[in-house]
Amino acid sequence: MEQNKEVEIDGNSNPIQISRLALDIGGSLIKLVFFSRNSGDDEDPPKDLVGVSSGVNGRLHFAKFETAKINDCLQFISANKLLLGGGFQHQENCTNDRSFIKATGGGAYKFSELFKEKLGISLEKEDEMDCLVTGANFLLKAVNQEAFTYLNGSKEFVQIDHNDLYPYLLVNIGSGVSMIKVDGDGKFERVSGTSVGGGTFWGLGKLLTKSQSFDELLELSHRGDNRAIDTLVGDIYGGMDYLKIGLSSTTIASSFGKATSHNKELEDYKPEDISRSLLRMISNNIGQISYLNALRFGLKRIIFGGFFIRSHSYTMDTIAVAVHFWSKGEAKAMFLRHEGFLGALGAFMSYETHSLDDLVVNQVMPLPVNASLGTDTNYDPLEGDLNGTESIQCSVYRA
Ligand SMILES: Nc1ncnc2c1ncn2[C@@H]1O[C@H](COP(=O)(O)OP(=O)(O)O)[C@@H](O)[C@H]1O
Ligand SMILES: CC(C)(COP(=O)(O)O)[C@@H](O)C(=O)NCCC(=O)O
Repeated sequence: MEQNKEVEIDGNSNPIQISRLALDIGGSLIKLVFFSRNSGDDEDPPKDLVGVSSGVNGRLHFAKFETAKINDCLQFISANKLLLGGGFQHQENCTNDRSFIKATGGGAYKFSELFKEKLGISLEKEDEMDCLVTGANFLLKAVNQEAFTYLNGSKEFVQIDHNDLYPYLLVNIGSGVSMIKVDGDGKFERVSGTSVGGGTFWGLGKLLTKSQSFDELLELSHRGDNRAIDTLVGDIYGGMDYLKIGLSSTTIASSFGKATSHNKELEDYKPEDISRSLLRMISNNIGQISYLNALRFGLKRIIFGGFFIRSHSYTMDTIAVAVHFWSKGEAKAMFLRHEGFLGALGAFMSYETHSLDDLVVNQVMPLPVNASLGTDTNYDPLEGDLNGTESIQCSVYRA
């Protein structure tokens, strides 16, 4: 993947001090999170942080690779010496830390031998649902300007009150979709799921449009018009609304309904229209199932993660509108800037309970309004698609 080249940490050729690496190896993508220590001395922790003595400043980096191109990922780890460590961990722990890395997702099982063979490293497996929840809670509590709502084309960051975070429904849209009721740190239940998710959009979209990459398929959807292929209420009701049951003439009555037409073949439809229709169908369906699960448990807040979303306006809009429509405005859809990295962050955080339990890594410094995302100083949190290789400034404190 082009953007995942060697990482430049502080703009010069100083050797990188990587202190931790964690992976989420999913059905479609491998996500990496690693911490690099800034050059310079350790610093004193903020006064309001009790129980810690010193801290290190650094950056949390994010990168992703297609799982099908796992060799590129192995090469990236190797070329950037991500397994060497030597950052903030205690010397006596170094050997242990270097002999395994935390990994979650199905690929942590599937590719275990490959990592051993190619990098000489064991993957210490962490439960995927556990990691998703830990990652989401971490982002919601520690990272400023992380969660936002999206309605009528505009993003609005949500200030999270730590005392009023739970319960919420976490919907992770990866290859498939998991819906998890979160009641606290480590307190959760996977209440539902659907196999119609990101893999479905990418898979069906690839077959139907011949797109060669996910980005190409997504780009097509920008230019498409789903009305060319979806049957609308108006198509069935002679241009009229069906207001008695709350349906306007422009509501989709049947996704891909027009494709049943006898005298049209696949080639008669524009790939961009197909992509848009597919994206709308899948996003709408996920929004609706999510709302129904929120309703089951009386949850008002639904937080969507997973790389399917890709901060794509049409996807977020469709999901948000579905939640808004079905809940009659009662429930709210929220999205996360680091949407695709929940599992990897959870695996990253899981080092605490094992060999690094004298470190507190939950204090990502609040970012200023024009957030510092290391490798891209022009990054606008309101506009950007956090696509990998970005980083956030953070501090890690020793207890
Ligand atoms: N560059 C990409 N290549 C493939 N799929 C992508 C890409 N970017 C986003 N996606 C979407 O994200 C989904 C994977 O999301 P992710 O959260 O990484 O799940 P998983 O853990 O199953 O890999 C894909 O199925 C696809 O819909
Ligand atoms: C099996 C999975 C947890 C794997 O996670 P993924 O790699 O898709 O992120 C996920 O694909 C899923 O929840 N699928 C839906 C299965 C179902 O509930 O029907």
